[in-house]
Amino acid sequence: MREVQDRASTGHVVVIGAGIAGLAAAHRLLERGTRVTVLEASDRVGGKLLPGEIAGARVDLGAESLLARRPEAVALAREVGLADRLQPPATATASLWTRGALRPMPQGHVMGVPGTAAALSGVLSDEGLARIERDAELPRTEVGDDVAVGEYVAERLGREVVDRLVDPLLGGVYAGDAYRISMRSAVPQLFEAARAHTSLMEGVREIQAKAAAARQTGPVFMGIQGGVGTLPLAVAESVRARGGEILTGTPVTELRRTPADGGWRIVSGVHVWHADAVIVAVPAPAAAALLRTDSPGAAAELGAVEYASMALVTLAYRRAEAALPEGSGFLVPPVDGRTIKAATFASQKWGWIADEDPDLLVLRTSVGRYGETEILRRDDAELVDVSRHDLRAATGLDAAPVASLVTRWDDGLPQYPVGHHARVARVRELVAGLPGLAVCGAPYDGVGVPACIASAYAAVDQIHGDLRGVQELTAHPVQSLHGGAGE
Ligand SMILES: CC1=C(CCC(=O)O)c2cc3nc(cc4[nH]c(cc5[nH]c(cc1n2)c(C)c5CCC(=O)O)c(CCC(=O)O)c4C)C(CCC(=O)O)=C3C
Repeated sequence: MREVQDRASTGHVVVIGAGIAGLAAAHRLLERGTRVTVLEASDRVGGKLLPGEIAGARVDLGAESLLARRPEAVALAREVGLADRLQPPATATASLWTRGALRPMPQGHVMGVPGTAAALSGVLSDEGLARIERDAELPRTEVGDDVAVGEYVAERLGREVVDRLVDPLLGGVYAGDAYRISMRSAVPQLFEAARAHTSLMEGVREIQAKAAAARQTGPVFMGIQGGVGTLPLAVAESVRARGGEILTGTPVTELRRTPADGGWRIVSGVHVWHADAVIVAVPAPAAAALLRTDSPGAAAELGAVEYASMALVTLAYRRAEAALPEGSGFLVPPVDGRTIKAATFASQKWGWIADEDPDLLVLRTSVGRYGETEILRRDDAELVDVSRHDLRAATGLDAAPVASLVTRWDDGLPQYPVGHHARVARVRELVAGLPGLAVCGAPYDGVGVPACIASAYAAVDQIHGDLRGVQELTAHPVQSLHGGAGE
């Protein structure tokens, strides 16, 4: 084996994984003057963020929007020079394709849970609407340590709210199933509301009042001209400009603690690195494989995290031949029995995509939910066909696309079932027992881009505490008060 890098006296951190979490961690470490090497198994940086092109126009082929209600993603974009390219969606209205028609997505909900029954007619049946009102009279529903979102909301407001509003939204966010997903991990503000209020709709109205008081009135989401997929590229460029090293095509095959010096040994094929600390920023199965030797307990917990797969079908049409309803797109409740779970009208949602080629209309559909594996076994041409079929039924769009592109995200989205927070706490506790090791990314504190970045910064803070400990120990060795063993 060849030692490709010597260990610096202090403060060399290896980050494993160059998705947005690993890159954000590297960026933050360099700001604090730490030497950084990022090792990425695949041949590119960016993970679930992937810029691409269809019919000559730039588009996102992965995540295409950043939540702007929390600061981390937008702030990172600004830090790496993308301030001028941040762009809010051109339209803030979306639809639900349910009960045979596209219907406006009701305003004022928290992950599909309404604050009032107003504006839900059409989306819900008359019985469904009547059932919602019982929320005000029903006795308290205990949530305990955690509860499935669907179970709790169905008990308070009836199954129709879950099936037609909550499930399609969670289907977008997690590609998951409302009756399995943890309310505590996936929608923490609803969990808090459920603890504080007997009536769920009262809790939702309080969340909305607080948001209004905090003047959270800017756009909920932000895009980036050229694609959200350009964010990791800009972060990587900034990491390199600050002297950080990023190596793609470098799968880590072994991660071991070196007890003699409290550091870490990282192996990729014939290459070996020695670092003071390691940040593991890869999906749960890969993290499990890396931690198997030094923390079999954490590896077992991470190995049990399940993933859902999905595919995105991007379609481009001549604008003169195609027209779409207004808005950014639509979500499809699973109970409606369609194949696609969402459609995003990309060139209506993002001004920058419309500007790429004004004669082009670009949209994308998504298929695949947790446990739904049959649909993803179909080949690309079939996924294009089912997408066109559903789009025609929903919107009347009948034209032939001039280009189509299928992007598969196998095991793309970690699932947060009931009890996920407890699993993450156990992983964190086990990892904390190994100084100089931290984990971050989508399996832990949220699957969205800002949540991934926040988990990266938390990992950096943890590592920094550990590194300071090592430096202080080296500078001021602890004097034994009892004399040594050889006395
Ligand atoms: C990861 C993630 C988050 C978490 C972000 C974070 O926590 O950081 C999130 C949040 C949300 N998504 C929301 C709404 C929608 N999501 C859609 C579609 C999709 N979301 C997806 C993922 C996510 N979604 C995916 C994989 C799709 C499939 C289509 C595609 O990938 O192209 C669509 C249909 C298409 C369109 O109209 O654009 C709508 C209307 C609202 C509610 C907004 C409100 O309050 O109004 C919220 C909070």
